[in-house]
Amino acid sequence: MTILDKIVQKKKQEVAEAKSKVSLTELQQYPLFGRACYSLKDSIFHPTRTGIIAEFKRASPSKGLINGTSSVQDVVKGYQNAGASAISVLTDPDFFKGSLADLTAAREVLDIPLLRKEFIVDIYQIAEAKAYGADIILLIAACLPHQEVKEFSEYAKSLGLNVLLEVHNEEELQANIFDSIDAIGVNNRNLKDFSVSLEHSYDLVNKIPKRFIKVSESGISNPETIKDLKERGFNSFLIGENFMKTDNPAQAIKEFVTELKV
Ligand SMILES: O=C(O)c1ccccc1NCC(=O)[C@H](O)[C@H](O)COP(=O)(O)O
Repeated sequence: MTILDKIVQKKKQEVAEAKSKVSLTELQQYPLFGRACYSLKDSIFHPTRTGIIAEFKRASPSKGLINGTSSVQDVVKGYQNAGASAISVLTDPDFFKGSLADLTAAREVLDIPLLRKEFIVDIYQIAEAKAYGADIILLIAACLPHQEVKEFSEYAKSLGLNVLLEVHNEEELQANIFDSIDAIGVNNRNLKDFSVSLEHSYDLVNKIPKRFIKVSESGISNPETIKDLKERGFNSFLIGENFMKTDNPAQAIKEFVTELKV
């Protein structure tokens, strides 16, 4: 069994437990459920922003503990102030030490789009994302049959959420091109063996139809890489560990963005 299989299995149990405590109808009564979402596209292409989706990531299956001390609100405020176009917050408790409470804490201090970074296997989690303050959900092609990518993305759009589809190869990309998707992310990390290579982004960028926001995800650690990815056609860059592994992620992104502008 791969780590991804284990995560998906655990996720299904977690969703069943959550549903037994709070119904979908009850989630729809949460105060944040009815709010209007920020547009990912507007923020990615905003002239004063960088296209970076900066991630709050305490731990990961590939690296173990990355940062056990930084406060979610301090970090995401720093990311926003440095020019991030959107913020990603991991909500998985078991493998990434995240939570829905982190998501809402981030929402409270942000006025840019917020991604619930999660392994979505059930539409319940999409309603949860909205109810806890997200503007964007992630659908991972490796975790879902394409009919569910279509159904889940259409449900998310009906709630006003932005949808980021994550792919790792051409097969996943071609099987999942739907109008209800806003952005396509190429994950440079192989979620089965954790190897990271930017070649995945290079290979797929020209195969993504023009109407989608193009995001390169994982393993980005210097501004030169962003300049190169931009020249190749990417609009956005998901970065977590490079900032979170430092003592001061907010300062780390500030210095990164200063170098990016040179
Ligand atoms: O990061 C992992 O080890 C990981 C393992 C299994 C599934 C997903 C995983 N990460 C999720 C991500 O996609 C990254 O957090 C995100 O793209 C940022 O990557 P990085 O900048 O390399 O932290």
